[in-house]
Amino acid sequence: MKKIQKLLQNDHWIMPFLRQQKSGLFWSIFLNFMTTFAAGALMFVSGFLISRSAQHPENILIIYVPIVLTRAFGIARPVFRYAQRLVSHNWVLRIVSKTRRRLYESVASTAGSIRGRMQTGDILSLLADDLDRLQNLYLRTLFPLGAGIMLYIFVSIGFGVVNWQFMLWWFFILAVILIVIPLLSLKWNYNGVRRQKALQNQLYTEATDAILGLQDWVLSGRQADLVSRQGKVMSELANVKNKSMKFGWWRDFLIQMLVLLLTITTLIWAGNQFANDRDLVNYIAAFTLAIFPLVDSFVGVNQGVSEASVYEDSMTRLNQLPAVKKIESAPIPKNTVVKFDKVTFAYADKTIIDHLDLTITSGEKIALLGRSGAGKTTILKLLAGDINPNQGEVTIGGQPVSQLQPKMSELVAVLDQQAYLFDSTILNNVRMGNIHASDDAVAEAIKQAGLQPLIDALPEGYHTQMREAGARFSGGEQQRFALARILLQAAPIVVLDEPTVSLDPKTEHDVLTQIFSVLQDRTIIWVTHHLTGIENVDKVYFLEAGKFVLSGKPSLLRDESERFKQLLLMDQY
Ligand SMILES: Nc1ncnc2c1ncn2[C@@H]1O[C@H](COP(=O)(O)OP(=O)(O)OP(=O)(O)O)[C@@H](O)[C@H]1O
Repeated sequence: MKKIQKLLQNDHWIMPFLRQQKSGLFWSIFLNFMTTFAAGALMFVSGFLISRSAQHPENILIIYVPIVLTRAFGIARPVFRYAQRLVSHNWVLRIVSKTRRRLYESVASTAGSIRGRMQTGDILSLLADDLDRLQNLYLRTLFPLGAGIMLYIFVSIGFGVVNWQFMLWWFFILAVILIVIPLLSLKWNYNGVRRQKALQNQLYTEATDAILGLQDWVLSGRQADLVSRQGKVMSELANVKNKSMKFGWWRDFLIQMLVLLLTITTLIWAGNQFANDRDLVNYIAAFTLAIFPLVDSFVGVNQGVSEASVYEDSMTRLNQLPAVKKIESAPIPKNTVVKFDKVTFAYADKTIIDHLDLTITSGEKIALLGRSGAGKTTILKLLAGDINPNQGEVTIGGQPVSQLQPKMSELVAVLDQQAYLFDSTILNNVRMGNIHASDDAVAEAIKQAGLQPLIDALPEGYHTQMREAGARFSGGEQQRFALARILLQAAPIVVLDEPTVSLDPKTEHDVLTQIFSVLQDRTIIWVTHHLTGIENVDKVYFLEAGKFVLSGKPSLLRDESERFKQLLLMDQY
């Protein structure tokens, strides 16, 4: 409980919105209270009316007031309920939309760093479940608890006016329903609910893994293993849920028994209290019937409280998310000179880039070489501003890349090993490079990427569906579609991250030639292990131990550098 209190104090997700929307909160709780009050009063007055009518009153006017009150409370209850629904839904939807937007902004703006700390399954769980759970903490647990306690005090005082001993009894039973059982169910259900959440997260992670690696499972003939792995987690999850449900049934059964006890004792008490008086006897049914709507409003609190450990987990995770980075966006620079100025970058204590200097002029084409793990991708991430140098600075046109981040897609386009193509038409897929491009502009980009013969051979031409992940086309064709996207994107700097690695030598050569010919007026930074097509670049940089140990024009290096000659020789095997 202390943990939850501490979490609520440190919650910077929902609390700030609650403070902003105080009046909605007040009206929501007040109308909740009034709905239950009207329901209780309706039963109370109806009980009295039925009893009094059974005494055959001599004149209708004698029961006129209870009749009017029954009508009034009968109308008031649905009216209050409707108003409460309107106010609370309006209030909840506002909070949901604001917090959800903030969550997406937080995940998007810090995607690079989040990916380092969380698995995809965790992120999915965060996006899919955590915010809903946090709303539930407030809506299903804390607010009903607040309204319930208000009602509890109100009713107890009401009884106290008639009989203080019976008030204590009511106080005791309701305290058991509203405080003792929720606390016990929190304690007993704590581990089960936590386990349920952990398994749900595991399921997300494993499902992500299974989908991303589906081809490898199938190729290795281990589909059955995949299904049984998922099946194990699912059946454990089902077991845990089952136990939790059974626990809930027993808990609700206990509460119903307590309500029964309360009803019987109220009946006996009211019988003793009022039976001897012809007028007061009518209150026996009134008090007894009024119990049901009141107790109904308390019962839901238990379910909410018993899930508090899930809320705790979701809340911790949400509050640990980095704050949304508000970046002052610098204007797009006129020139696009890329400069790494004595840049050092380390993952934990492992230095990857060490006081690196690099200048790439506008329109220059360079190749970054180096062994696997040398830090080539790290250089690209530093360029895109996804990670920040520990020392030194990366600039484009003199502006630090951290300030250019919101406009990065206007400056830098990326063609990597496997561009993602969506299950939509060719036109739609290529238009992703620039959603404002006309059909003619898209067709021109497709033509420049060397795809016209392919399109002409397709019965549906530009409107051919690509199927999931572009499965309709070969690897080389997919890369050409991605190239067409980049042509539309019109960013002055293009990063090529081994775009031809999975292609056969002939296709690799053709695609590279196409790329360098259509992107001749743009800056190209090409990360590669292969030296095929290396003559297309102006300068080669070889990265080792965080520094460039070799750099220069490929034609010169071919003559002068023994190391480069060795690399060329190795590449032929
Ligand atoms: N998020 C990370 N946390 C810790 N270490 C990392 C992280 N990302 C990369 N590294 C390490 O940094 C080093 C450089 O990685 P990088 O991906 O830049 O290499 P690379 O030259 O692009 O390799 P490859 O050619 O195999 O793609 C590697 O040793 C890698 O293990």
